Amino acid sequence: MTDAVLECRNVTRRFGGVVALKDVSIAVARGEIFGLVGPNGSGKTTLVNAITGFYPPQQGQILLDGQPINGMKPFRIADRGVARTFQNVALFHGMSVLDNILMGRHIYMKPNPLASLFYPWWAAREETAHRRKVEEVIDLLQLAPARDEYVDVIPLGLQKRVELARALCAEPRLLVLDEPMAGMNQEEKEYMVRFILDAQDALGLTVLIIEHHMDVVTALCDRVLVLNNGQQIAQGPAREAIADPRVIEAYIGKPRDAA
Ligand SMILES: Nc1ncnc2c1ncn2[C@@H]1O[C@H](COP(=O)(O)OP(=O)(O)OP(=O)(O)O)[C@@H](O)[C@H]1O
Repeated sequence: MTDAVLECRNVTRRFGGVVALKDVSIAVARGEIFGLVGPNGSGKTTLVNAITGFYPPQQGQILLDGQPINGMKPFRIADRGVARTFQNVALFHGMSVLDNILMGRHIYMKPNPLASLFYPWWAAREETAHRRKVEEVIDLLQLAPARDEYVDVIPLGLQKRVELARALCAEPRLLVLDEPMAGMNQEEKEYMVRFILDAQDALGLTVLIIEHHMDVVTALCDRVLVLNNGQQIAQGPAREAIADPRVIEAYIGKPRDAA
């Protein structure tokens, strides 16, 4: 693939005797929403953890915009432009929605005390630029009414939206969403799908998403990889891949032989 933001080539990751990923390869094109699908324990989070540096693969290569990133620490990979949300919401408790979203800008904040002392206008100009980006994302995800609320007291659907906003503020090359709809009701899921599509449209995002809800997968994803027991069992356009008989078998098992 010529314009791949992310490439995984034959990625293998073991935990002791468990082969969590075996020879998995994907290429995510710029501007694409790429889904990771598969039953529980199939290796989806392990692949995301390999890409984001939490559990580097023992074999294979991971490239971001053509540059190898395997073995790098998670913060280095974040600095290279990979932003992530987590399966279990990971917000900063005791802080407001606005302050949580502002944290997404930290990779751009390189404090220079001397410059701030002698050129205070420089620091003020930087602060304004960060605020402008944050306000753009707040508008996009319709978070203005909740901006001053503490994140601890807002509903789960809103917390997940704040986490998405924080990731968007990092202006990522690659946005990795780990089950962004987990625990949501139908209405919250529909809103979240809309917000992700709007953000992709407005910001030209490239997205890798782990998702269990098949209605969400077909509404959002251009292509998907389906994993089972750490191995690729299908890859391609979302509707085709999830209709593959091997995928149906992985989810609901083999039909019993007629007696
Ligand atoms: N840190 C770890 N230590 C040991 N085994 C692990 C670790 N992380 C994952 N595994 C194992 O690797 C396999 C794949 O797990 P993984 O969490 O990647 O699956 P998943 O598809 O994301 O599942 P789910 O949909 O339930 O989140 C499982 O057998 C799991 O027990």
